[in-house]
Amino acid sequence: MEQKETTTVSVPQDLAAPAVVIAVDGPSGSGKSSVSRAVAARLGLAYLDTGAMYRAATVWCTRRGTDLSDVAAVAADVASMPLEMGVDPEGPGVVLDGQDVAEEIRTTAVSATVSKVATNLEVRAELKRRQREAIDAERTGGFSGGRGVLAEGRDITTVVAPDADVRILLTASEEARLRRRALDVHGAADASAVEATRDQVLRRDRDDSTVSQFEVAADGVVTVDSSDLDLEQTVDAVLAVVAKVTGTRTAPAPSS
Ligand SMILES: Nc1ncnc2c1ncn2[C@@H]1O[C@H](COP(=O)(O)OP(=O)(O)OP(=O)(O)O)[C@@H](O)[C@H]1O
Ligand SMILES: Nc1ccn([C@H]2C[C@H](O)[C@@H](COP(=O)(O)O)O2)c(=O)n1
Repeated sequence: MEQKETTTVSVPQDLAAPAVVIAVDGPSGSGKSSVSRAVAARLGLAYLDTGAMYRAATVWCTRRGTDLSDVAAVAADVASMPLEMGVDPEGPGVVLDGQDVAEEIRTTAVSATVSKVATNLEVRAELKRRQREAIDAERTGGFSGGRGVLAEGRDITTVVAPDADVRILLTASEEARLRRRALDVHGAADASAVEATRDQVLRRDRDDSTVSQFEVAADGVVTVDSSDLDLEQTVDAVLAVVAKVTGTRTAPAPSS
């Protein structure tokens, strides 16, 4: 009797698994960007920095000479903003009208004015639409090849992706956040450097929290407090939450 040849194809668990979506929110200086980039890189996920989109919108409106308090004019500018967001966690580019603005969006001038744009409800609706589109692209392909995406900001766990597989609120004490930002901006964390950072951290959070809820975890959102952790410990704490919720779906990405 003729023997039939059979071939067994083994598919690695992490490739066979459905895409994972991780949402991270938190106040300024809590470590969202640094921690999220590291976590996304470790898991082979795309990384979406939604704060960078609000910052790019601020640069766009400012370049066009638009008064940032003119709600309708700002909304019209943002509706036609030619923005391409890179989602590689090792180097997420921000390209505005064909020009790399990754550095420009981090200037003190942008940090000082971005809340005017971020509290514009029409702008929020437009950027939410673009953010959902970017997340959906990663569910089936995109940069991650369908592994998934980590998106971070202020309203990702509650508004943009309330259906995310993992939802985390990353917090840190006011003191820790001021110290971190002072070190970033002034290279020191003495009293005067901390004082000079208050506007960028506390006033901005106060303004931003009028339109988003990122100070207290919503139902089903896990809080990770990084006040007494260093960066690597915080990355590990977030990875532990992700592993607990998703199990083998988020095995580390194969190293290249
Ligand atoms: N757990 C930590 N311990 C010490 N420093 C940290 C920790 N997490 C982040 N940092 C540092 O704090 C600074 C601010 O972090 P990061 O920019 O990631 O915060 P953020 O929450 O994204 O802030 P923002 O919303 O204002 O952009 C960075 O220099 C980062 O390296
Ligand atoms: N989902 C988001 C992301 C950001 N913002 C606002 C809050 C900040 O003032 C600004 C820049 O964010 P950062 O780069 O500092 O994280 O954008 C928001 O309202 N919603």
